[in-house]
Amino acid sequence: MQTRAALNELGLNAGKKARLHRILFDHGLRNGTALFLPYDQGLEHGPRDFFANPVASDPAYIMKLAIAGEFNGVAIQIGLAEKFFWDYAGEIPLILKLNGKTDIPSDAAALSPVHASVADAVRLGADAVGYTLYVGSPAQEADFAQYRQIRTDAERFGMPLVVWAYPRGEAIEAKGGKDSFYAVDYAARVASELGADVVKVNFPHPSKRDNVKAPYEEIFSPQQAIDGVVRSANRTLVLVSGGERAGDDAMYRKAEQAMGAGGLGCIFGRNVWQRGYDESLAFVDGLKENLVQHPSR
Ligand SMILES: O=C(CO)COP(=O)(O)O
Repeated sequence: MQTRAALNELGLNAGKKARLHRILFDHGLRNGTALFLPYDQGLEHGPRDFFANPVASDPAYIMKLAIAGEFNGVAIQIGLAEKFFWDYAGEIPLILKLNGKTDIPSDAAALSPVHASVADAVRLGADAVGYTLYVGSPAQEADFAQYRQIRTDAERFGMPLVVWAYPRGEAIEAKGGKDSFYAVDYAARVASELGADVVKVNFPHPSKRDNVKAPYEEIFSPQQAIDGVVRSANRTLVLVSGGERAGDDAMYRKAEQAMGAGGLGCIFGRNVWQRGYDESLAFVDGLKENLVQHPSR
């Protein structure tokens, strides 16, 4: 997103545009590129994600890190938003996650129950809401049904809707796996078809295409894969997530390729805060150097 005027081309109502403008042009990189800090892993994976850097279990530490690193926003669940966001309101935008689950039960029929509302997001001063949609899960029908209420409310309240589009379930595993190009590309398209304003995807692995027939076998480079995903998302803006800790260069390449495809930016969590404070900030500086916009978006 190069300019404020580009927001007019996304088919959004005035409130959504105003809030997205605040996120993209008044905070963080301030140039229409987004770098978000997600911090819902304590719910999704449990405290083990904080073992590498125990101070990261403190939400106040994460809020300070997000502000010092000049992120465009933090994505957190309602419990933390209620108790920690006000101290930093105005300094960093809030994306309130409206659903979530633990990883204690198996993912066979993944569904992320809704536990907060768009009205909660308005009450808390959020600038966007987040919803995790498990594309391909046997529970997909119930997921679509609860998602529908969120989408309707987000439209009514002028609240940008960010969909964490995660392929899941046996059928996905049989078709190349949750990180395959087939699965990630399909998930991005589903989010777009269902009215997401922004979709967050895991970076697709073009090589994980076993069991998938043409035309997928033509996709062989990471750049081709992410290009395809951004194309499938069309007017839904694309964010690429970080995943488990990996080498910094690998993360920088992800960011660069996402931007090369015309993506909106990145949402990197563990790779940022699973290390000491100064090292996190140095990593973020390097990341921003790779968040260079594609000329067409
Ligand atoms: O969006 C995310 C979690 O909600 C991505 O987090 P990670 O970068 O830690 O994978």
